Amino acid sequence: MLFGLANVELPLAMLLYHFDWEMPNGMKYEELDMTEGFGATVHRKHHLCLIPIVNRPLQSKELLTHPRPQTPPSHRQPPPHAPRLLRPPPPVPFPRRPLMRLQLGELHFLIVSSTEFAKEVMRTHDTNFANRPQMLATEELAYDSTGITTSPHGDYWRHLRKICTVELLSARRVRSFRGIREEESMNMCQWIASRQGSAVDLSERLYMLSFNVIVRAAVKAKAEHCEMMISIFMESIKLFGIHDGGSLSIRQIAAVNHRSPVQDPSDAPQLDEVLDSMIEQQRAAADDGDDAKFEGFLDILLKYEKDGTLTTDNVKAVLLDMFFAGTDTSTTTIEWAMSELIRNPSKLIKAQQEVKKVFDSEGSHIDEEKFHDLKYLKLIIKETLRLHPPAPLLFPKLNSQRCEINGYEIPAGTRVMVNACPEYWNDPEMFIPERFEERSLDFNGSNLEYIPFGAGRRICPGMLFGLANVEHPLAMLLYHFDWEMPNGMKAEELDMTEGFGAGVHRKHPLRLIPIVNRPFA
Ligand code: HEM
Repeated sequence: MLFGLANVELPLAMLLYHFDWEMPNGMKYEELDMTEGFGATVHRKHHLCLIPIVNRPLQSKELLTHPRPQTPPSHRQPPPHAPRLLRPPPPVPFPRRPLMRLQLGELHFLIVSSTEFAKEVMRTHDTNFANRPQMLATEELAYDSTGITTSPHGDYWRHLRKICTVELLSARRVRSFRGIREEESMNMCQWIASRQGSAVDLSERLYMLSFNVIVRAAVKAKAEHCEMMISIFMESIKLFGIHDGGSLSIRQIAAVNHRSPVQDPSDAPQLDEVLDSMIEQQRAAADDGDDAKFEGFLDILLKYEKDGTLTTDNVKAVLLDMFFAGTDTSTTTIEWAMSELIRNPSKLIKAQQEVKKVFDSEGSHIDEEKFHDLKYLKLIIKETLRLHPPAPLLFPKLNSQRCEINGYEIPAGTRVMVNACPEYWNDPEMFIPERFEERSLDFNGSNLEYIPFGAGRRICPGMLFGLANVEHPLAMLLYHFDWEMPNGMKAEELDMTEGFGAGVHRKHPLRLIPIVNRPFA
């Protein structure tokens, strides 16, 4: 009894002392499912998944990073699938945690937070770690994980990846979408200008912008499809944020999210139906020889369906990749860039002066040809992606075979997350675009200290498209408008709390008051 109570008291006290706890998916506390499971002892039926917020930081001896020195490795029997220490690494000063193992239920995770270990995962053992974990969410929503993002490493993935880099997202193709970017950014700015002087929900408009650009690059979609898909996607993206990995079914996940259209098929058309209808329309348009000059993602993918190397489901899975991987990432980058600029007025002014200098002489036309002159804007985007990488742990990787990293044994099937900000920078929490003047790090993953697009085989193939989708609207927002905080708030009062989900959004939408500075031509 005494031993049992002691074993309860200490961990419980620590959980209560060190953390605040929130429910996932914005659920209320009273909605927590309390069903009991069946077994020798009465467990909870479903795992208890909560969001921890560190309230009192942990001391170094409590970290899981390394084996505790006082316990000789030979006395400890690691569970059969746990990474086993073969050779103790040199001591690392607190608070750096280069390697951290987590066990959630039956699943093993490895969090890599140093360039040294990231190099092992994404260079030395790149092929081995180029797999993706198969999750129920991706199996059910992403056509048995047959998209580029979700498919296992192998010949099928290589085929998709080639289609992606050579055709869908090549530099030539990204340039061909320039008209779409210009039109959609202009629509957004005109909408904002029409609300001059009152607070606008910039986050929502940015999301719509990114989504419209990707949908128009993909298909000749009708407006009502866009709206319907936006709401379905926004719900689905939340589901992808749950790394349940195997214990919950998608219906259970959907049930958690009460507003999810996936929950009740009668509520809204399913994603699959919308995609089917898009494909049908595209086929019909192709038969009519409609808009033959424009070649979007779906035109290209349907060619592969016709030659038999992709099925219709494969086509839908790749389309979903474009929508999921392409919208949230660009939106959050612009959202955080604007937030940081608002909080740092001197940097906002500097950025505005630069865009005005470049485009005033162009008759106010924000022309992408001139973007190489926007040196400071590019630094702002780099710094935003450092401070707020949309995928801070990249996408989860999985090793096909057992391997050894710096003395640790990593069993096959471990889920590996690589921290996109592994090293400590000077003043890491500060927004200092100028830091990249001194250190010219590029986005292609060659330097593992800076990897907002990942690195190695699975590096983001949409980098060029993503950056173009960020640069253009950001330049327009800075050129045409001055910005004020609502309700007389001061810039430093802007809430910068991060939300919970697949990509790291702002927790609360960015609401700002636009004042037109340069009218539209
Ligand atoms: C600012 C914009 C973007 C950022 C920061 C970003 C970031 C990332 C990251 C971190 C990964 C995971 C890499 C890894 O696991 O090592 C990734 C993968 C991917 N991204 Fe992006 N991305 C962006 C835009 C886009 C766009 C616009 C598209 C396409 C329309 C796209 C398509 C993909 C795909 C298909 C993958 C999966 C690649 C694979 O598994 O082989 N991304 N992206």
